[in-house]
Amino acid sequence: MMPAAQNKYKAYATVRPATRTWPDGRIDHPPMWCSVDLRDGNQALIDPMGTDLKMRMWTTLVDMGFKEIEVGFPSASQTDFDFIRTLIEGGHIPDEVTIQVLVQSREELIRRTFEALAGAKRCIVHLYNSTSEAQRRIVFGIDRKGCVDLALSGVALIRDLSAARPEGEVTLQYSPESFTGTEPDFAVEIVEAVAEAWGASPTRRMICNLPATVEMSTPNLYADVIEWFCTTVKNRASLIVSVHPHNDRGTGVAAAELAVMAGADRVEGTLFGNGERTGNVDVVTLALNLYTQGVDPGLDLSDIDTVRRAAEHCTGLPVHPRHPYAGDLVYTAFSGSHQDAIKKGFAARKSANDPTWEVPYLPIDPADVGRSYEAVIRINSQSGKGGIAAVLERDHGLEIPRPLQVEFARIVQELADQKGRELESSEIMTAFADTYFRGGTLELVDYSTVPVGKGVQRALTASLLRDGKDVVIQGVGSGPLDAFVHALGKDLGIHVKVRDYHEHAIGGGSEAQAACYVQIAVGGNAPTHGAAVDAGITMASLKAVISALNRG
Ligand SMILES: CC(=O)SCCNC(=O)CCNC(=O)[C@H](O)C(C)(C)COP(=O)(O)OP(=O)(O)OC[C@H]1O[C@@H](n2cnc3c(N)ncnc32)[C@H](O)[C@@H]1OP(=O)(O)O
Ligand SMILES: CC(C)C(=O)C(=O)O
Ligand SMILES: [Mg+2]
Repeated sequence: MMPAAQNKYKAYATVRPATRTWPDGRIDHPPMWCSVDLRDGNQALIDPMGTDLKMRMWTTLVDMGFKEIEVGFPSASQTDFDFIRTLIEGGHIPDEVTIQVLVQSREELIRRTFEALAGAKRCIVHLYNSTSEAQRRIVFGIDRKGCVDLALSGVALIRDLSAARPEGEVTLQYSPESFTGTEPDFAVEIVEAVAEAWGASPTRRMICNLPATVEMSTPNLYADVIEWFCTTVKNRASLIVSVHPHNDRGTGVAAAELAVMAGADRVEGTLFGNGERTGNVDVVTLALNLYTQGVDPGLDLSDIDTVRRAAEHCTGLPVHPRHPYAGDLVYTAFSGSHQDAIKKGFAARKSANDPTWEVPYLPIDPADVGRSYEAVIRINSQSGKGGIAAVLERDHGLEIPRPLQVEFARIVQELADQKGRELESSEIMTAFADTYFRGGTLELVDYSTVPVGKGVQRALTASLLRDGKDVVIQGVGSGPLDAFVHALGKDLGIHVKVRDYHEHAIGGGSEAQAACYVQIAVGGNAPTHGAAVDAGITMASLKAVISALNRG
């Protein structure tokens, strides 16, 4: 038994904005994005990235279109320091990208940080100190004033070092770390003090980052406190309000979205949510959530697998198969009704002249992120006729008619149950061929037809093998198939009724083939299906009848 919750944990303290407007908000433009993969993501890794991996991550982030990238904590690690030097000295920072570095409010660390930044045209120095009641008491042993003084000592030094930089001023970012455990009025007090000490103004905005260092509440309460902060803090216009959600409760994405609705201008996060403990908020999900609402996210995810491979390589951590937008299984339907609806959705798209995406069960067109339709439908014992037919059509060009779909689905389900696993497309095709392209007692060797008189009647002569012996049959009918059926009845005593007939071409040009599907009844027997593929349509139709008879 777990200890009684009420004796051990207390509910999150809430603050209610005077007017709560965020629930009516819509996000109609992307926030400013800042990647913290190379800092928060990196500091949480079992094996932090070395220079090569950092460079791969950097290139990936730049290629995706991030304009602000936190590149490390240069005063804490020589690797971070050296990497930042490489970026600056190697000319790897595009003009439109600003690097950001993290530092504590400690003199020697701030001085070292500025050494790392020498030569950088534009940069953001990110100063933090923890402001929560618990950390003030437990970790720092200081009161509110001591906490403000700690922040201000850092700001004063950054201001002086920044003014002395020949390359130009830096942007200050200040984080009241553990904001979610900080009394909201104190967060406002310390941010106002920092902004004033820095000289923030509407033309020299300071980034005020409000981290859910630990995610401690439902996202609506985070949104409440963000809205309250934004409407309470003095000189809001002098601040870029940024959020930095972590994912301890599994609601980091929702928290970020509601925070933006509540007034945040900027979001810090990582690719696929790598980061401390349960991770930082996942910027890939945030960006594609926007995209699927018709909002250009400002980040390029047109080749999500390349981004994913880079992230997996750099972090050494796999992306979960069910991860939104990127997981191996997220564009796959195994279950019958989903497959059926997806197949119909794709078919409707083909015939409609409207680019709007409307395929059931697929919130995004896989092609938009560089994923293919190929993997969308996979077959196991939960699959139905629609999905099975879709696989036969997609991979083998067979457009099997509905009554045949119904019958074949039962065969595939039995096979999947018997194997106890997913079936490969080739196994489905083999099962189809074994069942419906059936050899046996009868084999069609050849046929010829000639017109009869001046009408539409045709006379057909067919050579067959019956139990290995040559037989020739002849008949007349309204077309070759009808003539063949008459010949079977007249010469072999096999009285066939064609109940259903479908044909289509597979491919085009000189390579084109014909597929034919029939359902026949012989005497009072239950109807059977047969199918055949051949270079010519008449041969395919006669062979399909023979297949059905052989199944008989
Ligand atoms: C929420 C976040 O992600 S914050 C970022 C955290 N990232 C990291 O810590 C990764 C890199 N950090 C490091 O390599 C090391 O912690 C260093 C180099 C920064 C500091 O190293 P050290 O001083 O040797 O060790 P340590 O981290 O244990 O020091 C903690 C001291 O800094 C103080 N401190 C912690 N944060 C801050 C801060 N933001 N501003 C000022 N002082 C701080 C602590 O109160 C403690 O003080 P004490 O020594 O008087 O008890
Ligand atoms: C340094 C800060 C912004 C941080 O990473 C956090 O609070 O989670
Ligand atoms: Mg963090």
